[in-house]
Amino acid sequence: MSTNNASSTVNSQLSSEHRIIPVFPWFAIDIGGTLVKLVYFEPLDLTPDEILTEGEILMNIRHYLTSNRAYGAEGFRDDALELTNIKLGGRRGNLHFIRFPTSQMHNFIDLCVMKNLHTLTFQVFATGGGAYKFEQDAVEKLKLTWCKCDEIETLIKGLSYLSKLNPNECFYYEEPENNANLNKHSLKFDMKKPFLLVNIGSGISILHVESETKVRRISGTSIGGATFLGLSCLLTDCSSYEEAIKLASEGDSTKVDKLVRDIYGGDYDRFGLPGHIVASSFGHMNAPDKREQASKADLARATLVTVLNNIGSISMMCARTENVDRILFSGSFLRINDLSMRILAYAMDYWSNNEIKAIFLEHEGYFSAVGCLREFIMDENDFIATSQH
Ligand SMILES: Nc1ncnc2c1ncn2[C@@H]1O[C@H](COP(=O)(O)OP(=O)(O)O)[C@@H](O)[C@H]1O
Ligand SMILES: CC(C)(COP(=O)(O)O)[C@@H](O)C(=O)NCCC(=O)O
Repeated sequence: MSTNNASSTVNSQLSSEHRIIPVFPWFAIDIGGTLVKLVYFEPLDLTPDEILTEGEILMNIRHYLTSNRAYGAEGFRDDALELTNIKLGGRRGNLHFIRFPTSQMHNFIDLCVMKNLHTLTFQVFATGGGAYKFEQDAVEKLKLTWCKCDEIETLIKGLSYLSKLNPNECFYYEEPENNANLNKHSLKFDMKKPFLLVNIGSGISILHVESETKVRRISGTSIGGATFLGLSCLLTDCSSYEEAIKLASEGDSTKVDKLVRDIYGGDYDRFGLPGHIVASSFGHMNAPDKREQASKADLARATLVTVLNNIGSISMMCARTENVDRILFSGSFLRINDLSMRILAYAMDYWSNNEIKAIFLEHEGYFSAVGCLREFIMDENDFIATSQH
């Protein structure tokens, strides 16, 4: 570990001998439209000298972050995602994954001041739209060096890093429609072959990835994770993402949506549309008796299916246009959301005749934050002898 040079130069663009490994603490923060994702590297190999000079503030922060799983009412550490005993920037440690609502960002900055972080000199690596929006507040109050990175570039970097580091990072469902069987299989992901990356955050970005450095944003849609949550709150009076997902998992969308068979009495054979698919999302809801029969759970499920149908068909269209056979789905919308992953996987299998595969990721919404940390802290030997649970 070397200097505290307050440089916002992107380290990965420098040759290894010119790279500056920043002083601890190592944080990266992805400030999105809905959630802040924070990754924190907890060093396990501090030398006696480093321990002596670490100081009380840093030690307290390390202890506060790693010994709690909840921070106030709205901050959480996803301990199941923790990567233990990994190598980063030539150091050995644990990588922690923490999230809280973006609406709490100003309070978070005030909390950092309360914990005396503003008396330390260090760099924070920031990405996401909030890296721009909150820069002034963070820099003025915390007196730190705020190093910004683009969220799409860091997303790909994080994906590249974690898919190499963690053998279970990428997975697919063999038989997604069979809920009775987990059918979840890990796969070794080859980033050298082109693929589509669909990031389902507040909104959706669709990227064509040829390599870590060759990425195009080919499409997007505003009907994303925040649409699901916002409409669910409106229609069901639920007040959290967890509640919305639970309701959706208990509901029946066919009470709300008009299916092909509701219109044709069966399949529409001439153009290969089976009777069970949705002809019109929320299409039953103009009828008072149908509205009466639809429960909150049915409405939440129909909202989820509407958003997923839209994501599925845009993704499929993009995959066909770009001639790729793998679609990776990332973003916190897929957090605790096995239901959506199965629906997407089934739709991809069905509409592509099993030619296009949907692939999912264990660290869902954390890739940009991880990529941002990697942008500044990296070492050629980081992949040697790592382990995690
Ligand atoms: N605890 C949560 N609170 C709010 N939304 C959540 C939560 N967990 C998952 N989500 C879902 O994830 C989406 C945000 O995904 P994310 O990838 O973090 O996007 P962003 O970077 O825009 O914040 C939300 O719109 C919602 O659908
Ligand atoms: C603007 C965004 C890149 C921000 O990312 P997010 O915080 O949603 O992850 C994303 O919301 C998006 O791509 N929206 C869709 C815009 C469109 O193509 O219509």
